[in-house]
Amino acid sequence: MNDKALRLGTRRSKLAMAQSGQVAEAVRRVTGRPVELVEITTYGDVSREALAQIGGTGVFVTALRDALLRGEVDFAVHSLKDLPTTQPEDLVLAAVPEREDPRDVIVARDALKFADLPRGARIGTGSPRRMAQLNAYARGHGLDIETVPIRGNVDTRIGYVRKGELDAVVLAAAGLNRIGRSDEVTDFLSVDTVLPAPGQGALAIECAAGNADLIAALAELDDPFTRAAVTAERSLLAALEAGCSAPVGALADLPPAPLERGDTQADRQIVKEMRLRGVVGTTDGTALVQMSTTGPVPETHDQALALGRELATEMLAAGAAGLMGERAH
Ligand SMILES: NCc1[nH]cc(CCC(=O)O)c1CC(=O)O
Repeated sequence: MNDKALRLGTRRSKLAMAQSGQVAEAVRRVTGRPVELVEITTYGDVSREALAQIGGTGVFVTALRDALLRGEVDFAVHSLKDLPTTQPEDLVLAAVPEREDPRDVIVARDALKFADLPRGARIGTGSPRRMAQLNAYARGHGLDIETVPIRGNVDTRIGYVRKGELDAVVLAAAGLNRIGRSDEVTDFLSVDTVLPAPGQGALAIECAAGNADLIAALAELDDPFTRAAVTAERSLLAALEAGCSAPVGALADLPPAPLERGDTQADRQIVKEMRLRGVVGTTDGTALVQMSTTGPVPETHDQALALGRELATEMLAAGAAGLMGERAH
């Protein structure tokens, strides 16, 4: 048996270290091999200013992928929502483990819930997707909030609230859970209000396409439902031709409970269905296209892609393209 250590390439941010550590443990379990973390410094880590200028999460991914392709590390763990939708031919997503809570949350001053934020509340988020949906919700419900663009890691973002500069900030539940700070969440945003980013809450374990033995071993960590869901979500994103920072939300999950839909338990057991919801809007929340489709749970990669494309076609017909502003690179 091969007991040589597997090298896991990771960024050194708190979130990356936490999720790499958690996956390392699972990989040890399924391969029986030790796993060592190899820290990779990315351009985005070195220079915040550079990141702001390049303006994408792609920079974080690229350095890890280069290390994989050079054979310096055996696998890498990514937040799926940070991965570009086109997969390089020489790299493989060997496993997509079961998804964590996909929701966005707020961390607000004085333990405030979203519904209890005062008039004129300032909510920090750098995400056009979050801005678009929060502003649209506020308009629809007569709320008076202001979304304030911010950047930075979790500490920096929560810091705006602690220092009293903002009333609340929006973050992903999964990220806070992984770094052990879920106790700072003051409210969960319903996905009916803010649809998460495609792939949010899910991780991807990536390795070189030539590493067949490792790919086979890591398959045990794959969760087929999560994989189908995130494939459909990312297919929607790709088909909308949106960039990684575009105001697109998507979530594939089980359809609502059978009684709410008026069908019977028997139907429910025979038909295993997946619902895909998508949203695109202008960041000011004045226009929003929000649609959903339901179909059989995809059993192949192509079926999952088709589900995403199908919803994208409907959303484009409803005017989605006009809301996305500048087309992605
Ligand atoms: N945008 C950065 C990012 N990429 C992945 C996560 C953590 C959540 C996840 O894995 O989906 C976060 C933080 C956040 O959005 O609050």
